Amino acid sequence: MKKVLSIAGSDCSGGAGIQADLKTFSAHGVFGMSVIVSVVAENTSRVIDLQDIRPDIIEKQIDAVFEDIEVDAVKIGMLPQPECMEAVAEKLKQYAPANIVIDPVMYAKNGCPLMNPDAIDTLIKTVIPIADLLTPNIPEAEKISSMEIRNVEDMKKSAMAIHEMGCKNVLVKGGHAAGSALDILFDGNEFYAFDAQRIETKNTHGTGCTYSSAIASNLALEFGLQEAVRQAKEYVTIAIQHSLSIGKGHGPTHHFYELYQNGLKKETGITRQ
Ligand SMILES: Nc1ncnc2c1ncn2[C@@H]1O[C@H](COP(=O)(O)OP(=O)(O)OP(=O)(O)O)[C@@H](O)[C@H]1O
Ligand SMILES: Cc1ncc(CO)c(N)n1
Repeated sequence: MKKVLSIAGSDCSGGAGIQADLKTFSAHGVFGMSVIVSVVAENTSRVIDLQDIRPDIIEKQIDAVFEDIEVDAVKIGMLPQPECMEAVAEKLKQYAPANIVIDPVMYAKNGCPLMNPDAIDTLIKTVIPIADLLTPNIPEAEKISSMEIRNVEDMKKSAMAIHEMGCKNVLVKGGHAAGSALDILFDGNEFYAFDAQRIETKNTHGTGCTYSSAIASNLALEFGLQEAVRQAKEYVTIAIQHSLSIGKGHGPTHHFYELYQNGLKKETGITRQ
C-alpha cells in the first residue's frame, strides 16, 4: 500500500484539515498518516480559537514518521506561523520525500484567518521552494503574487509569478471565481486547464484540502502530474456534487460517495446517498 503523509491543522468538525485529508487518502486506497501542526476549534460556520503545536513537537512527529516508514507523497496544508513553516521546510529538506503537494491555506471558507498574515514572507522564501506542486486558491494566489486576479489571463500571470518563486508546478484553483470551476496548472512551460461545471451549493468546507490530498494520493499511486490532477478534479467535483448538509454553515463534501455506492451495491444491491 502506498503511504501518504498530511502535515496540516486539525478541524474538529471533520470536513477540512487533517480530517479531510485522511478521509481522502482512505477513499483513494492509500495509507494515511498525519503530523498535526495546530489544533483548531472550528466548525462549518466559524473558527473559535486555535492552539499551535510547538515547532519541536512538529519536528519530532515528522522524525517519527520518516525514521520508520517510507513516504510516497506528502500533502501540506495549514502552516499558521513562520516558526512552524521553518520547522516543516527544514525537516522535509532533510528527508527529501518525492511528491510534495502544498496547499497554502490562509483562510477558512468562512473568512477566518488560519495563517498569520506576517508569515507570508516565510511562506514565499522557505515553503514555496520545496513544493513539487503548490495549489493556491484565487485569494491566496493574489496574496502570494501581489496582483489582482480578475480573469483566466490573470490566473496564468499569477501562476507564472508564483512559479518564479521556486516551486516546480502551480495549480491556481478557480473555486472563488465566477462561472465554471476552472483551475489552471502551470508546469513552467505549458498551461493546462481543468474545468468542471459550478455546483450550486454552500457546502464547500474543505474542498481545497480534499483536492490537494487527492492529488497527493494520485502522485503516490504513480500517476503523472496532469493525470493526477485530472482524476483529483473528478473526485472533488463528485464530492461537492454529493456534499453533506451537516452543520449550520458551509457543510463538508462527501469523501466516500463512489466507494459507498459501489460497496453497498455489491453487498446488498441497494444504492443510497
Ligand atoms: N461550487 C463548486 N462547484 C464545483 N467545483 C468547485 C466549487 N467550489 C470549488 N470547486 C472546486 O474545488 C476545488 C477546490 O477549490 P477551492 O478554490 O474551493 O479551494 P479552497 O478555497 O482552497 O478550499 P478550502 O480553503 O475551503 O479548503 C477546485 O477544483 C475548485 O474549482
Ligand atoms: C484545519 C483547517 N485547515 C484548512 C482549512 C481550510 O479549508 C480549514 N478550514 N481548517
